[in-house]
Amino acid sequence: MPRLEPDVMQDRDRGVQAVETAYAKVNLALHVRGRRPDGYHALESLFAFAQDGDRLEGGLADDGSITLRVDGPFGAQVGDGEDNLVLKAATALRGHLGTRAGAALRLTKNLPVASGIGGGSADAAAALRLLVRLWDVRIEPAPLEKLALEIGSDVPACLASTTRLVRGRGELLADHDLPGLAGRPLLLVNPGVALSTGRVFAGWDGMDRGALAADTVGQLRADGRNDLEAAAIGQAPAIADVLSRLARCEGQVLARMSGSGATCFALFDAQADMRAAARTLRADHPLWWIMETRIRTA
Ligand SMILES: C[C@@](CO)(OP(=O)(O)O)[C@H](O)COP(=O)(O)OP(=O)(O)OC[C@H]1O[C@@H](n2ccc(N)nc2=O)[C@H](O)[C@@H]1O
Ligand SMILES: Nc1ncnc2c1ncn2[C@@H]1O[C@H](COP(=O)(O)OP(=O)(O)O)[C@@H](O)[C@H]1O
Repeated sequence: MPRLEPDVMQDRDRGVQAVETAYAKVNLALHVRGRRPDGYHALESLFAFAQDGDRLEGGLADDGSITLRVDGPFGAQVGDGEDNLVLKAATALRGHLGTRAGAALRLTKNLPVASGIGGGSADAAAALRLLVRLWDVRIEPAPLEKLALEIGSDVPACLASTTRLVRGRGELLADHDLPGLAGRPLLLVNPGVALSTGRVFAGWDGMDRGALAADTVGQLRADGRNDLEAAAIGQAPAIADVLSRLARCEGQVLARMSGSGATCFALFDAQADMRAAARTLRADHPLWWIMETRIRTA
């Protein structure tokens, strides 16, 4: 019999049959190209993912119920009600499959809520991945992505959580190889402000500043933008402080806001530089949320 690692044995004791990481998302660039008749905005964005994020675990529930427990540093901010995107995803998937299967889920919320790194979207995508495994069902990628889009614009990209060029409202996904990106040290910094995605989009000035070209990190740095930065800073001026601190960090190769904010990120060549930057920022801003991670290698 194969030997089980201690934490796997503990998981089994607690009835945990499947575990997923809900990887934090970063928009390495986010160009807003226009406002669509349906009220959404047409985007061009390079999505990448951190190797860390929220944790979702689950086991089968024989009585057919779907339950959710939420804990972790940001658990209290999101709660375990039916508006939690994990439950929305579970209900939508069950409806699509026409199954009566149940699940007992536990979400450990490590990522700040409403913060531009897609925590809720990543949780929803993780729930879809986990339940497909747990319930041992087959669903083709296309209908799964369609279901994901009904939950939120970012959820389709979060399903695979690989580096993608994303267009439309979030549903047009193309694999994108950016040389030297995978495994790069990544620092995420949030000044402790939650921002509503809808309100930030509503503050966009309506100016199309042009297409996204992202063949190298250098090009992304020189020509890429986050077109929501000005609107987000208007609602949370502390973002400007985060950006100027990140821009001055020794060894950073790209510093920018992610999504609709307020989380900003910096990519580094060297892990030691990222560590040093995190240490200094933590000392100067003890209330900022700071996560040291890497770009996920998928
Ligand atoms: C801005 C982005 C960039 O990746 O990320 P976050 O800041 O949320 O992380 C996404 O487009 C957010 O996706 P998501 O968070 O799933 O948004 P949704 O729930 O679909 O939409 C929330 C609201 O944002 C606005 N919205 C969203 C997406 C889009 N392409 N155009 C929009 O105008 C709409 O007002 C919508 O009602
Ligand atoms: N599991 C969840 N995690 C985070 N937010 C959630 C979750 N479920 C529902 N939400 C709601 O979704 C909204 C967007 O959250 P989130 O995805 O973290 O934002 P963003 O994509 O900007 O980082 C928040 O207002 C939050 O209340």
